[in-house]
Amino acid sequence: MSVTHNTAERSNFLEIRNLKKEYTAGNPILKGISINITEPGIIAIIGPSGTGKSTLLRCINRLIDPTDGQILFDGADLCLAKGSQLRKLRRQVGMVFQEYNLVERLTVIENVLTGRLGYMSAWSAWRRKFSQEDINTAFELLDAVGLTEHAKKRADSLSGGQRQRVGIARAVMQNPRVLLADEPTSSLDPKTAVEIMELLERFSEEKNIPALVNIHDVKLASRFAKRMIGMSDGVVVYDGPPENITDEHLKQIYGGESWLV
Ligand SMILES: Nc1ncnc2c1ncn2[C@@H]1O[C@H](COP(=O)(O)OP(=O)(O)OP(=O)(O)O)[C@@H](O)[C@H]1O
Repeated sequence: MSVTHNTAERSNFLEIRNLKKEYTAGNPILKGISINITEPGIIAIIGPSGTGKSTLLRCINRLIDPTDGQILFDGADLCLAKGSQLRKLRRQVGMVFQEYNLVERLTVIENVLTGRLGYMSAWSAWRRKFSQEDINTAFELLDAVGLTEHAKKRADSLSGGQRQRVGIARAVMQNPRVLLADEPTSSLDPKTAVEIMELLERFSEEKNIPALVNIHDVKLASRFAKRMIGMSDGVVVYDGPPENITDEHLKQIYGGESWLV
């Protein structure tokens, strides 16, 4: 797909202001997150289990509704968007999941094409009537992730690493302005995990878009991220380049030190 996005047009294009989320009243999970994202490349979000990393990504694509705060996407508040405006904003946010979330009974190429559903009329989407341009783009993306020969296979016949490649191709098929990846490597072996991070890095650079990646492996995160956001207990405690993260920061993020080598 030849479309790249112009950073100059998008200064401050994703700004999260004082975001709060409570699943149950009086028990805040996100306690006022403020992050401003303008740059392309991988931004890794690290932090212990249960600190709210997935909750943050799910708020950004409105899979869940925040309790308070603002998520400004090109100046429009995603938290207030409804109906067709929400649909338009959402299709610009490509999501990659830990467990891939493919439609198992569909073929690989059909899964990639589902990335276009948000752009189609309800009637065309229902009939899965994709344009020739979309079909060509899907094959190009499949080639880019190294799965051309698997195009006609059912998604459930692929390995985990191959499925995640399909998940990434589907997200990029949306022509997103931001990629969100929720622990995209957690179910994969170390070598495949690196390959998946390489793909996310490549697409975020080629398309000139940011990729927010929740990730547990701090070493892997530091290798690929231009910026690291460390969360602890629902707040941001580190926001900066990976090379500036110290053991003190890591202790503050994860607590204790027995796990540090
Ligand atoms: N739908 C929900 N209803 C109620 N509580 C939830 C829901 N989803 C998440 N939580 C709670 O919110 C807290 C944060 O969960 P979240 O999944 O955002 O954390 P995380 O940092 O992504 O953790 P992990 O790294 O283990 O995935 C946890 O205590 C979790 O139990």
